Amino acid sequence: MSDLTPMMRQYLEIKSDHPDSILFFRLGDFYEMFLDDAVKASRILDITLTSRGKGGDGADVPLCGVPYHSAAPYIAKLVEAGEKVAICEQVEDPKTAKGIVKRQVVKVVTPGLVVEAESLSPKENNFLLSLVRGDGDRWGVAYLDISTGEFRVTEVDGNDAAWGEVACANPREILLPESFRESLSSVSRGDLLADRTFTYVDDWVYDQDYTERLIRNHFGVASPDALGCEGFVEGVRAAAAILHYLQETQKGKVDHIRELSAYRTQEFMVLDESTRRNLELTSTLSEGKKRGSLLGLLDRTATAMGGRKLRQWISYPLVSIEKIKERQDAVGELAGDPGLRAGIREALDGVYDLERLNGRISLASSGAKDLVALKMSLLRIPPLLALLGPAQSSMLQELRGGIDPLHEVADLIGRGIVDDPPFVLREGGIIADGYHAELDELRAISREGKGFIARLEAKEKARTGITSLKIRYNKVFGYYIEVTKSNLAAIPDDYIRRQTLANAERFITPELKEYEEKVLGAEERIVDLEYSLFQQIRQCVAAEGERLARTADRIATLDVLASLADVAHERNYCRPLVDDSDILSISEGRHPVVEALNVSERFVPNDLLLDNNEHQVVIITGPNMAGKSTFMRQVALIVLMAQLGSFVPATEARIGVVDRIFTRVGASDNLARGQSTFMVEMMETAAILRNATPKSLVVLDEIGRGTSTFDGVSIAWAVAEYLHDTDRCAAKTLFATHYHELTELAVTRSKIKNCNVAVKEWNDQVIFLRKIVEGGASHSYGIQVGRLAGLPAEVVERAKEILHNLETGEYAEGGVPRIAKGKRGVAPKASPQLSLFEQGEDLLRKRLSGLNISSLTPLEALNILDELKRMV
Ligand SMILES: Nc1ncnc2c1ncn2[C@@H]1O[C@H](COP(=O)(O)OP(=O)(O)OP(=O)(O)O)[C@@H](O)[C@H]1O
Repeated sequence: MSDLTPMMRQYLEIKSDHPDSILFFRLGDFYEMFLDDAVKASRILDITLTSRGKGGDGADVPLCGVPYHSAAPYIAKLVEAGEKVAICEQVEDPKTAKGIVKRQVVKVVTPGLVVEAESLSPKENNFLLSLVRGDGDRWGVAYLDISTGEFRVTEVDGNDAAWGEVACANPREILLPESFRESLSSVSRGDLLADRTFTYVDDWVYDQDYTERLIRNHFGVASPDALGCEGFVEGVRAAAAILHYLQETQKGKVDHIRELSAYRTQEFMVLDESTRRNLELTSTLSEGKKRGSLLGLLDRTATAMGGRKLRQWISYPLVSIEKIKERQDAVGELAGDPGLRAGIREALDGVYDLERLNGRISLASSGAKDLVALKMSLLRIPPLLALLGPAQSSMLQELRGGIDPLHEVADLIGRGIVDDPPFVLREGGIIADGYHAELDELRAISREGKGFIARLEAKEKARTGITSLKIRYNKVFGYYIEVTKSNLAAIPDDYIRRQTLANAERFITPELKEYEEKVLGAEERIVDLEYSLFQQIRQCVAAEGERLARTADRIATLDVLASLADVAHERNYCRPLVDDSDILSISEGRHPVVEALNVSERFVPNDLLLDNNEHQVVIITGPNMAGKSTFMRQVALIVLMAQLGSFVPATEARIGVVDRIFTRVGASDNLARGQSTFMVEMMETAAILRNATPKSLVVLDEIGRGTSTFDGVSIAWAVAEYLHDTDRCAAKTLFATHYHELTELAVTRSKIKNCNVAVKEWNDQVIFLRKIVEGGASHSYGIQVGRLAGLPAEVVERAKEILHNLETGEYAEGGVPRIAKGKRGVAPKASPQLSLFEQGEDLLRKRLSGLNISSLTPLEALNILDELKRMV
C-alpha cells in the first residue's frame, strides 16, 4: 500500500468492501474503473482500456471510464450482463476538501434491484429472490420487485417445491447463504440456474433473532405474525435476508417496500417446474417466446401492471371455489357488456405503469416527466369509476369502491408541474407559472431583464451611431457590448474595455452589469428554487405511495378481468362450473392456443369425462400426429384456465377443483442439466407417483418411450396400475401411449377406460379425424405417418415389409421378431437368413448344423462358405 498514490489507496479500501461489484469511482466528470474491474467492464462495454502508473510497485494500473452524466446506459449494460455496479461518489465539495476528497459508495445496482425503466420489460416483474433451507428440508422463499415494491414470501417442503417457486418467480438474481455456495454446484438444474446472478450473503444474517428484528423494524410491527407470517420461520429468514441486502445496496432508500405478502402454496394449484414448461403457460417450449403460450393468448391487458398480474394469475391458479366464482362473475359481466369493456380499455390505454412510477417516486429517482405521467394516469380514473357505476358483480363493485383517483395528488402535479417538462431536473422549466409567488416574481425579472437588454442594445446603437453594435453573452464575461475595430472611434467614454479580439473589442457599462446581476441572479435562483419545489412535490406524492400502490393493484386486476372477458367473448368460451366434486367433464373442448394459431385447419372439438370412479384413468391410443398430446394438454389448460377464473374453450364444462396438475409430456431435452432424457422422464414419473392425490390431474404422454420396447411397456403398465390401485395417489389420469398392450388394462381394472383418436384409412393413406372415441386403437399407422413426413419410398416399403413379418409372427426361437428381407412386398416364409438378434459362434454353429452336405451342389456349398465367412 505504501507506494500507492493516496487516491489509489482510497480506491482499494472502498473496493475491498465491494469485491463482487464493479466499482464506478467518481473522478470529476467521470466514473473510472481500475484493475480487474476495468478489464472486465471494457470488454462488456466495448470501451477503450488504458493504463496509468503508480499502482503497487509502480506498476501500471488498467483503467477505463465513462462520463458521469451519461453513465446510465453503461450501468444498464453491465447489469444486463449479470454484473453488479457499486456507484462511488465524491461526498464532499472538492473545492473545500482538505487532502483527498471523501468518497463513498452511495448505491449498488444489481440485476435483481433495477428501477430504471429502460432496463425492465414492462409486462414482467424483475425479482430478486431469496432462498434458504432450514431443518427437515423446509425452505423459505421470498422475492421482491424493487421497481414495484411487490414483496412476497412463502415456505415449502423439499427441494423440488423450492425450485418450483424459483421457476415461477423467474428471478434475475438469487440470494443464498454463503454456506450454500458449494452445494449449489451439485444442484442439477442447469437451465433453472442459467442467466441468473447469484449473490451469497454471510450466514450470520440468517440468524433467527436478527431476521425477526429486521422484519419488525422495517415494517413497524410487533412480530412477523402481524404480516401473516405465522409459522414461517424459514420464510422470515428469507425475507429478512432481502431487507439486509437492500440496506447494503440501496443505503436506506427503501421506504416504498411497505408490504410483505405471505402466501401458502396450498392456497393455489401446485404446478411444478416441468408442468409449467410443458403446458407452455408463459413461454413456448421450442423458442421460449410469449407468443404461442397461454399467456400470449390471454394477454389483452392495456397496462403493464395488468400484464404482470395476468402472468401471476396464470402462474398461481386458485383452489378456493368462492374466489374462482368471484372472478368468473366479473369476467362474465364484462364479457356480456361490450360497451363497458371498450370503455374500460379506452380509459386504461392512457394509464402508465403506476407501480413502477410509484417505485421511482419513492426512491426519489423519478423525473418531472414521471410525475406528469402519474397525473395523466390519475386523470383517467374518474371516467373509469363512472363506467363501473352500475357494475353488479362483487369484484367489480369492490374495485369501484377501492380504486382511488387521488384527486389531490393529480391536482398538485397539475398545478405544480408544466405539461411537458424537460428530462433534466436542474435546468429549470419544470414548475408551472402561478404555482409559487417567488418563482413567478423571479421569472418576471428574468423576462424583463432580457427585454431590457434588447432595449439597451437599440439605445446604444442610436447613441453611438454604430449599427453593427451588439450586446452578447458568454459564460466567462457575462453580458458585453461588441464593437468592430472599424467603429472604435465612435465609442462613448463610459464604455469599459474588457477584451480585444482580432477585429472587434468587447466592452461593458455599469448599467449593463447592474442588470446582468439582476437577471443572472434571478436565473440562478429560479433553477435552484424550481429544483427544491420539484423535490417538495415529489415528496408529497411519495407520501401517498401506499394509496397509490393499492390503486395500482386494483387497476391491474380490472385490466386482467377485462382482458379475460375480451378473449372469452371473442373466442366463444363458456363459463365452467367449478365445484368440489370429483368430476372433470368437458363438452366440445378445444385447445385454446392451437385453435387460435392454427387457422389453416378447423379445430375439432372433443369431449372428456374423468372422475374417481369408472373413468379415473383414461388410456389414449392412436397414431402419431393424430392429436393425443393436443387433447391432453387442452384438458390440462382448460382446468387451469377454469381455476384462474377464466372462461374456457368448450361448450360446457364442470371442473371439480384440482389441487395439482402433473404432466409428463414428450421427450423434453434436458441436456443442459446433464441428465439423459430417459432419466428425466423417470424422475418426473417418480415425482408424480410420490406426490399425486385423488384431487390431482395427471397427464402422461408416452412414458417409457425412452427405453427398449419391453422395458417401456412394462414401466408404462406398472405406472398405470399403480395410479389405479393406490388410493393415496389415485389421481384423474390421462395416459397416451403407443403401446397397444396397455389397452388390456381396462379388462382387469374397473376404473381404467380406453379411448383412441379416430383415423380413417383410405387408399393406403391415413386421414386424421382428430376425434376422440371410445375403445383402443387397432393400428399405429406409424409408417403412413412416416410417409407423410417424407421418408423415402424405399424406406416406407421396407418398413411395411418388416411390419408384415412381425405381424404374421415371424419370430426366432427366443421369441425375438425375425426381420427378413425378401422380395419387396412379399414376406418370405422360411427364410434362410439369420435373425439380427442372434450373435457370434452360436450363429455359425446353428447354420452349420442345419446343412445337409449331401444335397448341396458345389456352387451352393461355395456360396454358403462365403456367407459363413462374412458372419465371423
Ligand atoms: N382436435 C384437433 N383439431 C385440429 N387439429 C388438431 C387437433 N388435435 C391436434 N391437431 C393438430 O394435429 C397435430 C398433431 O397433434 P399431436 O401432436 O397432438 O399428435 P400426437 O398424437 O400427440 O402425436 P405424437 O404421438 O407424434 O406426439 C398438431 O399439429 C395439431 O395442430
